Amino acid sequence: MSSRVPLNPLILCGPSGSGKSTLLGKLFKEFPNDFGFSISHTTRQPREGEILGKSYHFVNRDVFQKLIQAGSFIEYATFSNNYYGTSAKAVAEVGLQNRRCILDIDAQGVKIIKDKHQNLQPTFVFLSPPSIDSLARRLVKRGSETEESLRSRLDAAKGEMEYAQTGAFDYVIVNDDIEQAYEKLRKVALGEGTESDILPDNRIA
Ligand SMILES: Nc1ncnc2c1ncn2[C@@H]1O[C@H](COP(=O)(O)OP(=O)(O)OP(=O)(O)O)[C@@H](O)[C@H]1O
Repeated sequence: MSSRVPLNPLILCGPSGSGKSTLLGKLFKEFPNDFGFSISHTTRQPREGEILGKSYHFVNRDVFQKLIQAGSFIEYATFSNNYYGTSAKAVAEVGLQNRRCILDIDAQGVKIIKDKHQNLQPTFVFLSPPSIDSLARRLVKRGSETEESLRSRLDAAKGEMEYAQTGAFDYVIVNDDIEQAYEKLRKVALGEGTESDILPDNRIA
């Protein structure tokens, strides 16, 4: 399989709760040797089940700021009072294994990469929830949010969906039916391409 998979980075962006982790989990399970996750740094607290140095490099604000000053990140963003960033090293480590690097980043990071790192020639994919309402339901069901963090995630989601409306992404995938969304992501990841979905309205019904 490896020879068929393109090696330019695949950037997956989408609101928190849109299903990025769920879909990437399926992709990595089906193709354990062809893709590599760029492991981000974050200052947020680990959630239950997350593995240190595998889900994220969990660091404190002081360490994160030192890494920023050292120019270690190709992009970083703040979200819900926490930093998230992708180090150049994390991307390079995946390439060294001859795997397609997948970056799970937010719209702020996408903008930075578009501005400063077009040399990476990434493929940009936006994963959208079917609606803001369904996103809220999924986040509540996931049980990971307080009322405040839920509100800030929904606000951020509206902004990200607006950004996606500008045509910044090569592909838009709406995660309504999980299997259909996966089929599309799988095709894009393998370099086969797919038809983009139409972005839903980003207003709360
Ligand atoms: N198509 C779908 N239908 C119903 N539920 C879904 C679907 N896709 C994902 N979910 C559920 O929605 C929740 C959010 O998904 P997930 O955690 O993968 O989102 P995420 O984009 O990775 O979020 P974050 O950026 O916060 O890590 C999970 O509980 C997941 O099981």
